[in-house]
Amino acid sequence: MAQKRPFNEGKRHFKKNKKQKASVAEGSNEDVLLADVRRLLKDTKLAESAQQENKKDLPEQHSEIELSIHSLSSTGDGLALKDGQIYVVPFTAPGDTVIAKVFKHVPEESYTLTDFLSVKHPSPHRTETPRCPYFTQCSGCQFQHLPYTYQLAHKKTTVEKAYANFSSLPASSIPAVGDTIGSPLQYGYRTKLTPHFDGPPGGRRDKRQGRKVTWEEVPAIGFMRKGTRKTMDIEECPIGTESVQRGLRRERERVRQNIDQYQRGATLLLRESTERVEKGGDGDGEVKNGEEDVVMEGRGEYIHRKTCITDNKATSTEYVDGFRFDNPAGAFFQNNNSILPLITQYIRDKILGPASSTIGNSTAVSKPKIKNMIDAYCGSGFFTVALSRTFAHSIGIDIAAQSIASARHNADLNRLPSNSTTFIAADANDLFAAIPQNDDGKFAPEETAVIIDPPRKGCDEGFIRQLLRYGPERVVYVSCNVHTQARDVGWLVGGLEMGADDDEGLPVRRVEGLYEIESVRGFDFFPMTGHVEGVAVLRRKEKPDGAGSEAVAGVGVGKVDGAAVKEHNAVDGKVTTADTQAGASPSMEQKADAVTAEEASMDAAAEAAEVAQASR
Ligand SMILES: C[S@@+](CC[C@H](N)C(=O)[O-])C[C@H]1O[C@@H](n2cnc3c(N)ncnc32)[C@H](O)[C@@H]1O
Repeated sequence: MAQKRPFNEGKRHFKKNKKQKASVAEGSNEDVLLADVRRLLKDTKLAESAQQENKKDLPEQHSEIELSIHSLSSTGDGLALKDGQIYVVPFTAPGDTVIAKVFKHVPEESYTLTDFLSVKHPSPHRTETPRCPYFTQCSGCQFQHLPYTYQLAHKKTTVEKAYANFSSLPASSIPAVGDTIGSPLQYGYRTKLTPHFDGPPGGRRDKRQGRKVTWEEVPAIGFMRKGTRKTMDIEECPIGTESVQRGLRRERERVRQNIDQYQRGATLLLRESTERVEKGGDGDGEVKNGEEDVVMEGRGEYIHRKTCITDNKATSTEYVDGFRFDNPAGAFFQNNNSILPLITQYIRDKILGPASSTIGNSTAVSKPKIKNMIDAYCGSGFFTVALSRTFAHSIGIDIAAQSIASARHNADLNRLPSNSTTFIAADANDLFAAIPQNDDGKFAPEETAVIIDPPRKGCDEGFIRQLLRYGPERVVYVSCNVHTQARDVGWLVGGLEMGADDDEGLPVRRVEGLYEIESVRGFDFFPMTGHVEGVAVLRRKEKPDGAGSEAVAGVGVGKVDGAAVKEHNAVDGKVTTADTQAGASPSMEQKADAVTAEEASMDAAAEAAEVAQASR
């Protein structure tokens, strides 16, 4: 029987005032920090005492203060309590006494942001020697001073707090959060880095006046210095893979040699690409002349020859579970290859495994086997392809036409069985209109699992409402932002109120939830950083006899309404791609064509940037 989480107030962590509504994005670092600050104020009863404190007594900006770190926030920052105020100090550990410099007071919320200066008395948790010489200056990593088991345990509490603070669900609806699944590689795992350099001071003015931009010196090439908007020079980044690190050295040198050719600052792409060759076959063996940057890794019967690609439009190749994935190097692909086989296996087990546990008052009964998978926000088809052997039929959808082109190519490359896989370039909101109707039993909701892997901002309400109408047997929600994930899962479980201004123009009404959470846990896609990937597995609740959820009653799954659907076909092992035009309604593909993979993955890029370069 699933254990219940020990704490949960069953309501959102706070009501935002008007100003915050406008400025703090849901699930953003600031939103998450505020939730932690408020919880700590409440738990320590500081909120009341803070009101009695004279805020004029707050230390002056830029002054240095001594602080004892109480706990870690879900943003990865240490939180200290002093004189009715909470101080946020990066690069610390609970139990540390540190010296910090006051950066910014937020008096209305009783917290202060600071810069970390030094450790006066170290915490017993501070046992690790950071491998990166820039740790505590660069904004990329937060946890290199902490043992890995401690990082994983902290990320488990991050998931717990996300569901407590952001899901609006009662504790009884949330099972005990599972242990975080660790990354096989804790350093040397990132297959993509995007260092940058800024333009020369006055460069924009020179450009406006039609003058050639002049560089007095080679600029700093690297990532944001913590607490600033300035780029710091970074010569090595130990969370990058070996080939990416070699690429960094090479690109730094190339920019140094050619700086006069740049008219402004630029972002550099470093993306690992793998060529797989058979051991003992052609291409095996020594690194040849001119190939000094090739990194060779033995993988069973193969050698993986890894290089670093720097052209956004070139094709990068990765292998996961024996499947090959080709992608434009600048487009989104998961950045930690080492953990991907663990998540695909986990999802496979969860979807196909017995649904036998009891949650709340409802007991799961045995279900028909899941045969179909819908991969919402599929990108270049990672989950669709990697899980293809598990399902008879799959549909992947993504708003970026370029990603869908890659997804189809990847289905071809991996010779997926004929007609097993369909990819649609469209907004995920249009997905449900394109699900083949039930004539031949294909995509019956009780035989279908939906995988959701949206950008950081999560799903929108329209998507959730349609998902609730369709009512697939299983939903697996994968997210790089557990806070927006918790909000969306809260809607799927507890229902949501739809406004009068939604796409159907109907009055405000309640849409009931349909699911219970079977399991939720973190996967550590980003060791050494405060980020965690959340994986929530939901199953459809048993309906009481004769009862139908208000939201579901009378609403069927839309027929294929003319969406331009391209099916992947494989004939006699020879793979072709054919258009199957199913009618004549507004072309979702046309709409999606307007969105490039680069644009659509801006959130993904932003999140990568947040991981690698986050700054205040
Ligand atoms: C986190 S990535 C996941 C990609 C894929 N699941 C993978 O593992 O590689 C999020 C994807 O959502 C897509 N996306 C963003 N907004 C979308 C929308 N409204 N409808 C469909 N896809 C969207 C982006 O293009 C991006 O590929």
